[in-house]
Amino acid sequence: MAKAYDHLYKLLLIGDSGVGKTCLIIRFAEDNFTSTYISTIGIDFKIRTVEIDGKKIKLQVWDTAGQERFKTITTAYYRGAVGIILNASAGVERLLIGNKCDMESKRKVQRDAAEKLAKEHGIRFFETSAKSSVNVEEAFSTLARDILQKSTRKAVSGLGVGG
Ligand SMILES: Nc1nc2c(ncn2[C@@H]2O[C@H](COP(=O)(O)OP(=O)(O)OP(=O)(O)O)[C@@H](O)[C@H]2O)c(=O)[nH]1
Repeated sequence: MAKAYDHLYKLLLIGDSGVGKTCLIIRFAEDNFTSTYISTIGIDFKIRTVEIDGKKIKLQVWDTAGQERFKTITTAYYRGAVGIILNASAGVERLLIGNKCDMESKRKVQRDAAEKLAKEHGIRFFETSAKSSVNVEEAFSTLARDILQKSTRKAVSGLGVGG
């Protein structure tokens, strides 16, 4: 039987409470959206396998609680992640998301400011909408591709044929 996947990547979404982390994961993993807000308690994850550059990548996407009172629980899960969304952590691929781009009139962060922040950290930036399904697929796939390419480069340089 063919192997179900070539790589398993653990991704983590972190950010303030209510920005839409759970909704982004549900849009990505189940192509669904609900406007009912149920605050995440502690941590949870969903799985989706995507195909990138001919490789089956199983993405285990962890959802953390944004509320301050869960901070000790959630930070314990950062260890072992290879892809992280938002915060800084050495050696992991990162990507910045500005969600709820369908609510332009209620914008809290100007696009320029977010782009500047991403540039300062040398990371990519996507404006998404979990509600309208804008850029969600792109954000997760791009992160997965970046991790795949980085790990491929590492494997090649480990053999002494690249750098
Ligand atoms: N208009 C709009 N609303 C959204 C979007 N994404 C999430 N929401 C709404 O924002 C609220 C919070 O979404 P959640 O995904 O639960 O937020 P969270 O970041 O997981 O919150 P915590 O679990 O407290 O950390 C919910 O009412 C969602 O329906 C979006 O892209 N557009």
